[in-house]
Amino acid sequence: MTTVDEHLAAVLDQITPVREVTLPLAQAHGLVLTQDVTSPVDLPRFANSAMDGYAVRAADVAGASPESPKLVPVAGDIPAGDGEGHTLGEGMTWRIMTGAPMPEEADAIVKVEDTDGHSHEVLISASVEPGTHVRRAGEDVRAGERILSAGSRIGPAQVAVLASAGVAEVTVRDAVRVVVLSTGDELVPVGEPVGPGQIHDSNGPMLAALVRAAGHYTTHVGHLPDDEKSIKKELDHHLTSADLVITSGGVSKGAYDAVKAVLTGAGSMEFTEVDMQPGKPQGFGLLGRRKVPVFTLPGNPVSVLVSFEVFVRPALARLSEQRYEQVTVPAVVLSGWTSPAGRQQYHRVRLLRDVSGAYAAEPAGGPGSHLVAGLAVADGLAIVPAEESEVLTGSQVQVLPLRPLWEIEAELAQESATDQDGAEGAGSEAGRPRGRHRGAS
Ligand SMILES: Nc1nc2c(c(=O)[nH]1)N[C@H]1C(S)=C(S)[C@@H](COP(=O)(O)OP(=O)(O)OC[C@H]3O[C@@H](n4cnc5c(N)ncnc54)[C@H](O)[C@@H]3O)O[C@H]1N2
Ligand code: MOO
Repeated sequence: MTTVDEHLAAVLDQITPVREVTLPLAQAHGLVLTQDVTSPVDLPRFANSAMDGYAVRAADVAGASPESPKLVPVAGDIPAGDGEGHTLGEGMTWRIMTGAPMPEEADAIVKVEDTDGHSHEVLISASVEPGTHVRRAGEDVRAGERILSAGSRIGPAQVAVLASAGVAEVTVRDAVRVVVLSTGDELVPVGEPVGPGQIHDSNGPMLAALVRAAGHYTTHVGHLPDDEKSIKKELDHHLTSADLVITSGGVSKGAYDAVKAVLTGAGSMEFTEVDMQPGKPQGFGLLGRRKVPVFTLPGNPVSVLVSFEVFVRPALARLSEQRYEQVTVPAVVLSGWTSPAGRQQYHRVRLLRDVSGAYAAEPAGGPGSHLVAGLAVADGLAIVPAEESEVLTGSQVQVLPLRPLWEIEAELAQESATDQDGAEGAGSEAGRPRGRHRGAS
């Protein structure tokens, strides 16, 4: 048997990042830069006003105050986008808007609140230091300066700096093109009627959603029959264009586990029993001329989700050169459970709050790998080390969140508020955890 860490290391060892591409900025969101980017221009590009107000020479309004305001003639208006290139005459002012270019010779802005706002002759009732409310050219970035380093992931703020600098194209690690294939003759696509003994394919849509949520895209979500010749043909076809293939089902010990039969001995494929629960039967290898990484995940839906979180997500990160580190949160166990000896368990849990405000965890549904309803209400996977066979009530576990923490937090806050409202009228139960108690009463 192989440990989870050993299997993950063996997978990641074989993965190299996908191709570099140059893309329009609008298509690069979420991808990782493969080259440093320098700004071709100063940012701000030109000195401009930080306030709606009046551009002045600070010396001209020295001593101005509400008690002794200065009356200054206004040369005109400078709106944002004005490209005329104005100059400020001595003893004059220009009415100016936020973002508009500073007129030559002006060195400060008096904001409109410190004036009577007049458009021809303005009463200025405050003095200003040179530089007040002026955004200097290049104060943010100098032309030629690096604005982003290779390896940075392009999020919204990175899009903003690139767009500001006029960088219309960037060279990045391309998005990963994923093919998802469900196997098994019992499967019918959702939307089509199921016959006796048949079930709807849920792994395919779930894997497609997982891939999309991780920032990549599926180029094909389909089905492989339990027939070796068809599997081979279909796989060969996808290996010509996919960057990653994920199959589910057909890798255990069944007489019809055809995926395993076809792929045993192909490329660098290895079928392994990993010391984990669920997710024990795993296959991985590089296939075809393009050495495409292929995951063959076990068919049970919960096993698929756990395998994705533990092996596929880190592999997708490596393919796209994104940084990834598994992050868990500690939680106190509200009601304990058992764990199979010698296997690292990933137990579906809901997160609640205990009385001290820390996270608490309670099992979400039973342990069977086919139980999708419990999976759908789970907030995370409690990771129980292989050497532990029992998780005691009151002990601490590490939980891998399955949803963003901010979403879980928002739900807990909302439920806690609802509880407090209810508690005022009905009287609160002593010792009950605060926040969420789904299914507890
Ligand atoms: N004799 C043994 N039997 C099994 C063992 C074992 O060690 N010895 N391991 C069990 C474990 S653990 C798992 S996990 C499964 C893995 O089996 P396969 O990968 O071969 O998957 P299948 O047999 O094709 O399917 C398992 C289960 O999942 C359902 N399934 C499959 N694909 C989908 C799908 N796309 N959508 C929804 N449900 C799906 C399928 O109908 C089966 O019920 O093997 C155990 N057996
Ligand atoms: O290992 Mo299987 O994946 O328990 O359900």
